[in-house]
Amino acid sequence: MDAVDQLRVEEPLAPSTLSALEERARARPEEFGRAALIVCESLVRIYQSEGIEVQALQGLDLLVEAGEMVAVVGASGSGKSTLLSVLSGLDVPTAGRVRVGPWDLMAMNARDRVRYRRTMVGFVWQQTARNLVPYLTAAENVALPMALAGRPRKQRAADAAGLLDVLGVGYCAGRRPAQMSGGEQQRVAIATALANAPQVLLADEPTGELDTATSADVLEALRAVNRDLGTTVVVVTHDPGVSEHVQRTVAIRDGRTSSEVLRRTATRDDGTEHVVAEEFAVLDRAGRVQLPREYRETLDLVGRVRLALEQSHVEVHPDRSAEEGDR
Ligand SMILES: Nc1ncnc2c1ncn2[C@@H]1O[C@H](COP(=O)(O)OP(=O)(O)OP(=O)(O)O)[C@@H](O)[C@H]1O
Repeated sequence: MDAVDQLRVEEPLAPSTLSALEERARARPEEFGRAALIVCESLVRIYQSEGIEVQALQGLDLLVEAGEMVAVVGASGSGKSTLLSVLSGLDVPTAGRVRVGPWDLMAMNARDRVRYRRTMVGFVWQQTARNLVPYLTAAENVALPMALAGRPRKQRAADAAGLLDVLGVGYCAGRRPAQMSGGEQQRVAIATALANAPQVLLADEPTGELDTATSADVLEALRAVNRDLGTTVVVVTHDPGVSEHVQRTVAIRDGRTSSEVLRRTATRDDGTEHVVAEEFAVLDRAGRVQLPREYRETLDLVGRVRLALEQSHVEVHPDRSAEEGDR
């Protein structure tokens, strides 16, 4: 009898332990982000271009709750647009899991994809020309997706007028895109994206072609949509100033979520309120965290670091063992 068999004979599992183990084996592990509206888990998107492989998303995790407004920021090439293309149903990731509401975006066929894009999500792109049909008026642009969804003509006109009013551009109803300013066009584009009352509004650099003041107006319009209509909004931008307009800003670095800024209202001792913005690093599903480059450079953290578990925090120390060995 070898050691393992001896152990089995001498220490049989108590029935209670056995049933607990069986129960644990039967229970499915809790699904990541079960309660979230948008779930991206370990998303990978690899592009092949002229024989070269580009990893646009490298294991990105992101959860967005229903009713949230989230800004996604990051340097050029960090993977923001790729993420939005995936969420809009235009692109399929190479690996990982992505769910929006009841829709599993990895498993949709072409028909599902059309239905998903028509009913679940609305989009606003940076180029105003991509958002609106140039020879239709603002009201006709907003009514167009309603017609595609089969809404009766009379109702379309009333609903389009209502949406333009919500976005503060009711006065543009009879104008074509060329007769409106960039900011007005983007507000009409938001109204058009909301035509079929999607649960999620996706906006890719919606202020990219606008000046600072107009950009702020358009971001405020998105915030109003989120607050008043309850639409979940994900807005991608490389303008870090966007975090002043949203409660949650997620930064993407090298195809992964790296940090988040959360804004909340706090009350001072004298009772007055002020906004506090706190930056957090993001711990991914595998427990990885990206240390900001400034921290790494200041302490010369390269290759290996020492971790120390303290009662309330974890310390990261440079590895000085090589230098100590020299002494
Ligand atoms: N269709 C494609 N074919 C090949 N490579 C691509 C394709 N689309 C994106 N990439 C590459 O994937 C990476 C991420 O691109 P993406 O457009 O998602 O970044 P981004 O953060 O939106 O950048 P920007 O702010 O400049 O729009 C980049 O290196 C880009 O060159």
